[in-house]
Amino acid sequence: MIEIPDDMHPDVVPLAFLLGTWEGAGVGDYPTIEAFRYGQQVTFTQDGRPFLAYTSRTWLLDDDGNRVRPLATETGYWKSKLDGSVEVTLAHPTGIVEIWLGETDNGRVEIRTDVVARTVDAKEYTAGHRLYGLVKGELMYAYDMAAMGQPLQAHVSAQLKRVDTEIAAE
Ligand code: HEM
Repeated sequence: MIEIPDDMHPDVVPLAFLLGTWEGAGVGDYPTIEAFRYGQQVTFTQDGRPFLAYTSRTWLLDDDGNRVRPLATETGYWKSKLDGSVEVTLAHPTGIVEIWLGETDNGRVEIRTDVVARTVDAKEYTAGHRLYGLVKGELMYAYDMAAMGQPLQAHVSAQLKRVDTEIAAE
């Protein structure tokens, strides 16, 4: 188990299991695209204020697991309350910003989009659902989206290992 930092704001203690840097690989698909494999690095940090700062970077992987080129990246803030309610704000370079609402309990987070806003050039994306869970020390997640006229369904999922236990903000 990760140690809870002394200066951690009590509101976000329910999310403390996310702190650190995580790396691993996942798979993606959607009815409108070709299936793919990707590598990912995710970082959650805290600085004593009532939120975790979050970044995710991904890369297309070839059949040997080598990075081919960058794929999706996103950044934002994760907040919780002691009752387990969760609010997440995310920004994507593809012109999409989101507010997510949900719950956390015992190493698990489930969130759904409350608000999605898009720039004129953004692809048609209307809703998302994310499930994160700590399973045997690894962070697994599944992301479903409604986009390109398709109903909510799987887009990406991955399994990440903690690679860094340095959890203070830089
Ligand atoms: C691990 C994170 C993700 C990875 C690795 C990933 C990767 C990809 C790839 C490779 C494609 C197909 C080629 C392309 O258009 O670039 C794609 C399409 C797409 N992705 Fe993602 N994606 C991720 C997360 C997201 C998120 C968070 C959103 C929405 C906020 C999103 C929305 C879309 C949309 C709308 C398409 C277009 C489908 C189409 O053109 O038919 N993706 N994604």
